Amino acid sequence: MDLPHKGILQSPALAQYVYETSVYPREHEQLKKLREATVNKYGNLAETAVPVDEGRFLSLLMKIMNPKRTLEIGVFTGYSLLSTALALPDDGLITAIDISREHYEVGLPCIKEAGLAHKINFIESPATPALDQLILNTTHQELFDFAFVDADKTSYKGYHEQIVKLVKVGGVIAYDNTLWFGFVAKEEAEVPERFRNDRNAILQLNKFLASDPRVDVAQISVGDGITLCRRIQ
Ligand SMILES: C[S@@+](CC[C@H](N)C(=O)[O-])C[C@H]1O[C@@H](n2cnc3c(N)ncnc32)[C@H](O)[C@@H]1O
Ligand SMILES: O=c1cc(-c2ccc(O)cc2)oc2c(O)c(O)ccc12
Repeated sequence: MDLPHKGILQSPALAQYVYETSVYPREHEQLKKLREATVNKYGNLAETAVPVDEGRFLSLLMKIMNPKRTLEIGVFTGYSLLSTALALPDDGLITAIDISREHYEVGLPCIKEAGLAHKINFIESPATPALDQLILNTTHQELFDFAFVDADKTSYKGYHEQIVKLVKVGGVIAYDNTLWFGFVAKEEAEVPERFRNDRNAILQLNKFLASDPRVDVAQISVGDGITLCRRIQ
């Protein structure tokens, strides 16, 4: 897969500068191994994982929030999952949903090697029915502190309606790729055909979130853009 440069930093050289200055020196050994295993197995598809600076951001956000129960939609080989697992308290639990377990198993040895498999409940399922089950089975006390969404972009708006019911008031939902390679700010004619559907879905999501009274929002300019939503009602 040949993808445009992901990230809103001015140039690949600037991204490299950030990675080399403040990310690689602090990247956990097993995160590095997972990243390398992903490239070895999947080549360019590895670029669909969160970039390393975004992994670091998620990790630090977890340390700031100190959440006990989190949700991840869209695991792939687990770079974002391990980034959050590393920062959760030892009794924290991540419910991680992906339509396929195959990719997750590529990163699983690194998660086990880091001693963090006990923090993860992996559910192999399309997200919509899995979230419906969680809505049915989650008590008020068990509501989630944090959710990270990095799956099929056209479903994000539907996931939002479900996740708002699963995250406690004061909890945070993070949507990945909300700047979609910068295509959100381009005319449709300038956007390669294969990115248009997802671009339109992200445009609708961004507009919707900006006026959703249930959440407070901030657009974070890291990676491909993260929208942070804090549930307020
Ligand atoms: C961009 S990748 C996730 C990258 C991951 N966060 C990381 O850091 O490596 C998207 C993932 O979403 C999963 N996915 C796609 N459609 C899905 C669906 N309907 N339900 C659940 N997972 C889905 C894919 O299998 C894929 O692993
Ligand atoms: O190029 C992509 C594609 C996806 C993607 C496509 C289809 C799905 O069902 C899920 C995800 O996700 C991406 C992504 O998250 C990213 O950061 C860069 C590129 C892509």
